[in-house]
Amino acid sequence: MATNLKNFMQVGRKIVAVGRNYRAHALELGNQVPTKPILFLKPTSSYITEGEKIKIPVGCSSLHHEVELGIVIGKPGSRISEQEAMNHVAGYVLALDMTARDFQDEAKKKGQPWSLAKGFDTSCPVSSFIEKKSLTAPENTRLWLKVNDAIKQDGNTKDMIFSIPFLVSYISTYFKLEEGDVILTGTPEGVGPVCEGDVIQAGLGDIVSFTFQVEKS
Ligand SMILES: CC(=O)CC(=O)C(=O)O
Ligand SMILES: [Mg+2]
Repeated sequence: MATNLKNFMQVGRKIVAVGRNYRAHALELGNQVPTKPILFLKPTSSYITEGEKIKIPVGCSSLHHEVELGIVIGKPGSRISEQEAMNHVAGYVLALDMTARDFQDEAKKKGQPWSLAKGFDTSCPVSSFIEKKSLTAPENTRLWLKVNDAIKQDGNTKDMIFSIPFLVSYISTYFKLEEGDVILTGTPEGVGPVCEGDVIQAGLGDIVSFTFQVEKS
């Protein structure tokens, strides 16, 4: 498998994100629980790492946090079977799928794509690369997020509707998965707004945590 994916952001070609993969989150925003994965893409220019700041996009009045487990692909493939899927996973990353919720609501009403709502610069803060062997139970791991020290999201990846092998298999049926690609697996309930000056902390079990500050563009 693969070269050193510590630098997945440099080799990465795409970020495939899954929407509404947690029942409670789908319901909290008044959406239906999906029967097949909802997919969208975020550009790799949306990545930031600790030390950089999340910038509220111009004109956005409701920027939401979404904490998510990311899967880092290590071996390319198309039409990967569920049985083979984990052999294509090199590791994981803790990520935020920052979302301009007002932009998204407007796009949903007009039947337009979510690119602006989900893909603006700084919309994908990530942790360092987590080796596959360091996360022994990726489908039973706590995901939490605090804003200014107050807990806002406290979920567990066991509540994902679609499993990691199913997502890798399903996505690779339509998009060739390449080394360094990242799949964001959706957010648990508790999403909400952040403002200029807020400090977001998030963590994945006791494996990794990070802190990002929010500022104006
Ligand atoms: C409603 C959403 O923004 C979907 C999404 O990104 C999710 O994680 O769920
Ligand atoms: Mg999301």
